Amino acid sequence: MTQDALKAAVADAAIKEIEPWLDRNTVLGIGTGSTVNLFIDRLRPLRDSFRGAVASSEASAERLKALGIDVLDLNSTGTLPFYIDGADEVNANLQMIKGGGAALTREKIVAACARRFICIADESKHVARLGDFPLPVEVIPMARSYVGRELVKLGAEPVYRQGVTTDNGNQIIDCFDFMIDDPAAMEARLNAIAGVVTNGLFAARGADVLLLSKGDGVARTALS
Ligand SMILES: O=C(CO)[C@H](O)[C@H](O)COP(=O)(O)O
Repeated sequence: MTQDALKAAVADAAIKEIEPWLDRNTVLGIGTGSTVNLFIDRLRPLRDSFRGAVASSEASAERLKALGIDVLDLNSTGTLPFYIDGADEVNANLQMIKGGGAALTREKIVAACARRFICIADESKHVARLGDFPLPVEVIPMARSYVGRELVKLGAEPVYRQGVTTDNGNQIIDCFDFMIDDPAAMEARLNAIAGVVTNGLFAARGADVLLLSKGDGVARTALS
């Protein structure tokens, strides 16, 4: 099975996961990336069964709107029943590295507002230990060099993601060769550096459900 076919299968599984819970008041939290794009596309036939969505990026917002799905301001919605998003890496505790698409800050905000984070991924994303994927850190532009020096002190090899400006007007540093033994502690440690907006570890609050697409089907793991 190709990776695209695995992504399509997990997008189908995510629709089955949420469809029974949709009603006219439901507002969905929607992530960013190629896997989520397939999920968004599958929402089209259901668009009259729910109220709308909050998007974690301008790109996802545009895709939702193009399908006729209302995109709402998070400040007007309160708690969301579901947040559906992909991951760059996910471990057995459903902790993740995210932000390959530079949307990590809004992803973390929308996820924080959701009762249930449903992570949709193909099996290539499942890892025993987080950190092979370079960990993204969103920084205020004037703090980039300072944050880079602090990241070196923590053992990372920081690389400025050139040419990328986040939806929040900030920049991304990717941390290569990073030993992440305690993801929740590292998430907090990185967020404490002045100038860091957030980092791509979703560890203190990981996913609640993982739908993992494999050659022989989609495996479901639920922590709650
Ligand atoms: O965190 C993300 C974007 O910031 C994505 O969820 C992550 O990069 C996975 O993307 P894809 O589904 O394209 O592999």
